Amino acid sequence: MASAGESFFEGAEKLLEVWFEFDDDSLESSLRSIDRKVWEDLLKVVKCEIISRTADEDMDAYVLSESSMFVTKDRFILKTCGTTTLLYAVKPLIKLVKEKCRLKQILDIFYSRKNFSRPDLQIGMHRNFSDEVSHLDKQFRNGAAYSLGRINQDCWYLYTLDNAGVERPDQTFELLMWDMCREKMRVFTKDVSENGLDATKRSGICDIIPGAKIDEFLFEPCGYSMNGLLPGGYYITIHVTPEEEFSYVSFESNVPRESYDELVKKVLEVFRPGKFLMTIFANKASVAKDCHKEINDAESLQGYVRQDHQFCIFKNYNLTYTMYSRPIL
Ligand SMILES: C[S@@+](CC[C@H](N)C(=O)[O-])C[C@H]1O[C@@H](n2cnc3c(N)ncnc32)[C@H](O)[C@@H]1O
Repeated sequence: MASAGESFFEGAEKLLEVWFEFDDDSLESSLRSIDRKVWEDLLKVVKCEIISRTADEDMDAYVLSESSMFVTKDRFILKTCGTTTLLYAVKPLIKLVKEKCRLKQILDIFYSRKNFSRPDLQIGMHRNFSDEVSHLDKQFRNGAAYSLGRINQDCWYLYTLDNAGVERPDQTFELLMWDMCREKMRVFTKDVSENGLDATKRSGICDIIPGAKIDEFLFEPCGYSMNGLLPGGYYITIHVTPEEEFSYVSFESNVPRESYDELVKKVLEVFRPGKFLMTIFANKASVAKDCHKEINDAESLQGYVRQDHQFCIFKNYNLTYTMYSRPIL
């Protein structure tokens, strides 16, 4: 376990999404043709390992000792928490895709994370976003780095490419939550739930997006991770760090929605955070392309008050970053 110190775990994840374009449609021109052993070796560089795997027509989804990995034909997502060293895997990842598949080009890259609670406990470049950016800049031309939110409080970092990017519909919705409700978090301990499936049912996670093929894991003595697959190449992933002193939960999905209102409501009901930040990326072809307007108008949401709100227009994607907290009464 890549825990960050005796009684502390950094729940906030590093999130990498890479889109590849291949020369042809042959079997080898798919990330899914890469053997599990090769992914396991790549994950050693990151300091985490595979706990379980599930798959459907479109995607392989792995629950990791520290979060999740999703592999489709041409998209690679790696989300890791604790003191994992995710960015050390970028160079080896590209090398192995060049070796194993007929790579034409990298279409787009997204690396993002919330500011860490204990950056001092991270390893190497991950202590500091500027160092992460320098590392990525050495590998990519056209890199663009941003910081959204309050740099002296809670913020969210993003590195992407100033490229034409992905043309088919694509959207990513994330809710990063902290200062969690103590009662809600108890479900994600072995004191209350027998196993992952039990925690999925008791918590209400199973009702957030019904119909998903769920693969979940309940850690000992506490902690929970799940991946859910939906037809059409859609995923949900949820990770819970329930310890009161550093509680944190993340929800991420690429399900397309014209409005994310209902989804936000359901996730907040299940977890009741004290604070959360929400990011929505949608490209021009996505049905979610106009959802930003609705969020723009939401000064309060389910009893939460907005603290920060920013809207970014990139070459191919629009992004909303917004942060809410429960008012202190
Ligand atoms: C399940 S992972 C999920 C982290 C995720 N990024 C989040 O959103 O919180 C972390 C939780 O599992 C617990 N845990 C227990 N054993 C673990 C292990 N071997 N590796 C990682 N986490 C473990 C940690 O203490 C923490 O509560």
